[in-house]
Amino acid sequence: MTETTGTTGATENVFDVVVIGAGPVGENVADGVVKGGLSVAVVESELVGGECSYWACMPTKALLRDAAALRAVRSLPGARAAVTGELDTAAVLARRDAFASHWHDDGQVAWLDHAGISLVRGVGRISAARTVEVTDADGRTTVLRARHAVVVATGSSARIPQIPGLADAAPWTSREAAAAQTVPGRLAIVGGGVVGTEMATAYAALGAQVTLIARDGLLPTVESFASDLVAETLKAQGVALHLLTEPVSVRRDEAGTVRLTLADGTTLEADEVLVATGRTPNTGTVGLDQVGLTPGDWLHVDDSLRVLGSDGTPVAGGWLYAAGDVNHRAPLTHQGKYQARALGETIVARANGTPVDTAPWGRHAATADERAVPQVIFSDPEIATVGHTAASAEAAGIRVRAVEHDLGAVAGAALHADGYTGRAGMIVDEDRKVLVGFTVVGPDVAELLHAATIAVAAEVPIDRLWHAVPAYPTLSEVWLRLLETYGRRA
Ligand SMILES: Cc1cc2nc3c(=O)[nH]c(=O)nc-3n(C[C@H](O)[C@H](O)[C@H](O)COP(=O)(O)OP(=O)(O)OC[C@H]3O[C@@H](n4cnc5c(N)ncnc54)[C@H](O)[C@@H]3O)c2cc1C
Ligand SMILES: NC(=O)c1ccc[n+]([C@@H]2O[C@H](COP(=O)([O-])OP(=O)(O)OC[C@H]3O[C@@H](n4cnc5c(N)ncnc54)[C@H](O)[C@@H]3O)[C@@H](O)[C@H]2O)c1
Repeated sequence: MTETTGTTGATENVFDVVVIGAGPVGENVADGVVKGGLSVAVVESELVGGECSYWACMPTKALLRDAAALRAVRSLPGARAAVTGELDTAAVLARRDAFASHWHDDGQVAWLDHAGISLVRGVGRISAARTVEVTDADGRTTVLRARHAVVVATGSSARIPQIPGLADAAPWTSREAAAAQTVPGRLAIVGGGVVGTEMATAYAALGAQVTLIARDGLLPTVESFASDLVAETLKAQGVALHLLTEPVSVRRDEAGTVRLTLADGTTLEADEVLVATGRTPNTGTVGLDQVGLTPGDWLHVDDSLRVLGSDGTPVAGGWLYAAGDVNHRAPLTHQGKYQARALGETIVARANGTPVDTAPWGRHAATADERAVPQVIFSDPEIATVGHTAASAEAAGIRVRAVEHDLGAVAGAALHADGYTGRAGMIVDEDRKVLVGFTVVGPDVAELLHAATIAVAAEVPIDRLWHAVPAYPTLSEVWLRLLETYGRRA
C-alpha cells in the first residue's frame, strides 16, 4: 500500500485491489487476492462479516436448531421419555446471540488483520476510474485507488413491497426476525419464500401464533412434493397459511396491533409483521453512475464476474467486478464464496498477465452458479436441493425425466425416526444421461445433499451412479431406490 495526501486534502491510499463490502464474499475475495501476492483494502460500512454472520444464516439457523433437535428426540420412544419439558426460549435466544457474536465484529476484524487485509470503515462509493471514496461515520473521507481492480460485494437488503400502510407499520425484516430479543405473541409473515418458511418454522416452535401469507404459494420454486410436505407440517404446528393471496393494506393501530387486509377479503391481526418478500441490491449509493450503470440495479456479470453494461461488454474497460448477492446469480453464502474464490484468482491472474480460464468449469469461471447450486431450507422437515427442478429444466430447454421415491420406505429412515416421512426426486437429462437436479425432503436430510451436488457438478453418468453403493442402513439408500425407479439401460 502507498499513502499520499490528495489535492482535496483527503488521505489517498493506493492498493492493488479495493473491495467494497466485507460480507462473506468480500472477505473471501480479499483473502484470495492477498494469497496471490497483491495488496487489498476492504471497505465496510457496518459489521465485518456482513448479513450472513449477524442477521441471516448464522442467527436464523441457531433459532431453528433447538426445535429440530427436540423433534428428533421426540420421534423415538425411548429418548422421548427422557424429555419432559418444553423449549427454553431464553436459552435458545442466548445461544443465537452467541452465534451472532453479540453483534460485534472483533473476531472477524482480527481475522482480516491476520490475513494481511487492510480494513477501511465507512461507506464506499466509486468516484472515478479505479477510485473508491470512503466516508466514515464522522464524515471524514479517504480515497482509495486500485491499480488493478475494484470489486463490489455490497450484498442485498430486504425488499419492502409497495403495500399501502406497510412501511408505516414498523414491519420487521429478516434482520429483526433474526435478532429479536422477545418472541411476539402473534407474528404475521408476508412472503412464502425461504425466509418466510424458515421464520414461520422457528417462531411457531418458540411459541408464537404464526400466520403466513404466500402470494405465489409456499416455496414456489422447489418441487411441489417438498413444499407440500412442509406446508402440511406448518399447518399441523398451528401456522395459519394464506396461500395465493396477498395483503392489500396494513395498519398498526394506537394500541400497537398490526391489522392486515388480504386481497381475498380476510382480515388478520398480529403483534408484529415480518416482510419476507425478497431482496434488493445494495447498489444505490455505490457510485454506479460513474461507470454508466443505474444506481439501485442488480449488477450483471460474465462468468469471470466482470460487471457488464447493457451491451453485454465489460464496463469501464474491465476493472470493475461484482460478486455475491449483488450480482443476483445465486444469492447464497456458499455460492458467493465460490464466486469469491474464482474471482480472487482471476484478478491475480489478470494482474500477472497469466492465462484466465473462463471456459465452463474452468478454474476462473463460476459455472456452478448456473448448473449446480445447492441449498438447504431449514424448514420442518428440511428440504435440500441442487441443480434443476423438473420445471426449471423444462424452462431451460433440457429434455428430462423426473423420478421420485418415498424416503420413509428405506430402512435407514425407518430406523432414524418412528413415522419418518420424506421423499426424494432426481431429474435426469435424457440426452446426456446425467443427473441435472436432485431434491429431498425429510427430517435431517441436509447432510445428504453433498452427494447429489457432486453428482450434478461432476456430471456423473447415470450408469456409473449404480456403482456408487449407499451404505446400509442409511437415508442415502434412497439413491438406489431412485435408480431402480428410473430403470437400468438394457
Ligand atoms: C434471513 C436470511 C437467512 C439466510 N440464510 C442463509 C443460509 O442459511 N445459507 C446461505 O447460504 N445463505 C443464506 N442467506 C443468504 C446470505 O445471507 C447471503 O447470500 C450472503 O450474506 C451474501 O453475502 P455477500 O457478502 O454478498 O453480502 P452481505 O452479507 O450482505 O455483505 C455485504 C456487506 O457489504 C456492506 N456494504 C454494503 N454497501 C456498502 C458500501 N457502500 N460501502 C461499504 N460497505 C458496504 C454491508 O454492510 C455488508 O457488510 C440468508 C439470507 C437471509 C436474509
Ligand atoms: N437456508 C437458506 O439457504 C436461506 C434462508 C433464508 C434466505 N435465503 C436467501 O435469502 C434470499 C431472500 O429470501 P426471501 O424469502 O426474502 O425471498 P424469496 O425470493 O425466496 O421469496 C420471496 C417470496 O415472497 C413472495 N412475495 C413477493 N411479494 C409478495 C407480496 N406482495 N405479498 C405476498 N408475498 C409476496 C414471493 O412469492 C416469493 O415466494 C433468497 O435468495 C434466499 O435464497 C437462503
